[in-house]
Amino acid sequence: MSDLLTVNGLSRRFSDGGLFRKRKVFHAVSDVSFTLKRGQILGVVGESGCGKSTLARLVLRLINPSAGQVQFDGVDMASLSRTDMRRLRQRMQLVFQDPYSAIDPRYSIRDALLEPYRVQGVKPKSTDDTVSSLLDMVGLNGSLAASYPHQLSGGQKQRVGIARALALNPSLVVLDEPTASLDVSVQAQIVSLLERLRQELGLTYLFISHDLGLVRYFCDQILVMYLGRIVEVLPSDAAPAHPYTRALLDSTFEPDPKRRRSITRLGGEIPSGYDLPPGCAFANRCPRVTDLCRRVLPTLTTQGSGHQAACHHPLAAVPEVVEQRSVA
Ligand SMILES: Nc1ncnc2c1ncn2[C@@H]1O[C@H](COP(=O)(O)OP(=O)(O)OP(=O)(O)O)[C@@H](O)[C@H]1O
Repeated sequence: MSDLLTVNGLSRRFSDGGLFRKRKVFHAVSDVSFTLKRGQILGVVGESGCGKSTLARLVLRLINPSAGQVQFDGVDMASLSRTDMRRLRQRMQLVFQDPYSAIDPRYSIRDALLEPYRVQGVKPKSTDDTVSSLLDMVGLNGSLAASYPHQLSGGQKQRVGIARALALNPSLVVLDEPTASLDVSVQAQIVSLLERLRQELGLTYLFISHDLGLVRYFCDQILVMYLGRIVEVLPSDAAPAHPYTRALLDSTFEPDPKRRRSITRLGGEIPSGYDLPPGCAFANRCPRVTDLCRRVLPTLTTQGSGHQAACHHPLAAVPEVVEQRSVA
């Protein structure tokens, strides 16, 4: 499988303050590198505020990086003119978390599905056929074309959001928490729809989620982020080597709330992105912390095949059984 997306040393800082207040710099994404192979699903997981959405926006070039490169299909996106970038956007699409705000309430479903063509200046052969085949592709009845968003359920709206993202035949789809606002039963239907579409259309996904359990089930490879940095890269069936990933996993899978070792029970304050410590950012919450962790920033080191962790004291590998994904 060839590489579709290569991200190298990507960073994004946001500045605060200015004229009358001292300028402060917030490190939202720091030195992120990864490769996504064609046809694969790469999960990006971490707690709220760890930089997942900023990473998605950087990959799609919706915002510019402070440092680093993104190569899409061998092309450095920074080298593209505005026109070439617009053309490339057809090949990389975003599905939002909130299907309610992703579709303009004044548009009929038909108009919402035709919007990507209008924006890109592309004229489909037959608009009626295009709309009905897009609805069919995501398992919706063609009669919904005349409906308006408020007449659809959350799951139906997310299906429209997915159909719209696929309208221009992209290669890469960035899914930013696409099931987070849906009921659990609807979540499962959307995940199995995404899996079917990936297989049928040969899509590549960057799947962003705060839910490590879902990511382990759905993705091939996982990036775990903490305060803007990658702390672990692991195949979805591998046991975590980083204590943070372990804590995320424990908080996800324990069904009994009394026994759940919640991530919040780790204690310790999460450092601010304005003032990151010199060593490991997880140090003051980590059960394995030593003085070395507080002083020296750990770099990603190999733990096994396709597995790296940025930890001075990684956990020993214990084989785990993960339920394999299947298409319903
Ligand atoms: N334009 C901006 N200006 C200043 N800070 C920003 C900006 N955009 C994002 N941030 C900050 O960067 C950090 C990372 O935000 P981001 O939305 O990428 O996190 P996230 O992991 O996607 O969180 P969530 O799961 O809550 O969406 C947050 O602390 C956020 O406040």
